[in-house]
Amino acid sequence: MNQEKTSFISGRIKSVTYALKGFYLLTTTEHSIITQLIISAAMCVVGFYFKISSVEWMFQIFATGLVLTAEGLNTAIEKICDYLQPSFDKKIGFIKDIAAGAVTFAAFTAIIIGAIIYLPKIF
Ligand SMILES: Nc1ncnc2c1ncn2[C@@H]1O[C@H](COP(=O)(O)OP(=O)(O)OP(=O)(O)O)[C@@H](O)[C@H]1O
Repeated sequence: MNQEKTSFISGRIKSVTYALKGFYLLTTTEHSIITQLIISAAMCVVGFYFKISSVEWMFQIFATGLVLTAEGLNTAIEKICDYLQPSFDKKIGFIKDIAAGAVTFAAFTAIIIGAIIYLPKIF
């Protein structure tokens, strides 16, 4: 029982370590993620400039997280596709396109949230 508990805890600690390693790899090697991080940082500057409210910060951070999450998963799908089928393949192209389409959903959501927050402050 005690050993089960220890392996449960050490298993969770290992998972968090792997997840942090993945976070480091994504944010240091993947250009799409680095680009999104730069945009997110720029949006933070804009947020401070316009002194947005706490609720607006929450929506902005949520939108940013949504886009980064979708982009990260899209990157993982691309890597799997490239590993399984490095040559041109119509089915792989379709899978990559729909994975990118999911990022577009997140991006549209973020753009609409950004428009709701900032358009009234600009015009
Ligand atoms: N092996 C393949 N077979 C068929 N079409 C492919 C293949 N690889 C890529 N494509 C097509 O090219 C598009 C871009 O794929 P790619 O993997 O270069 O993504 P990307 O968005 O440019 O990624 P990144 O900029 O993160 O490297 C895909 O959405 C798909 O339409």
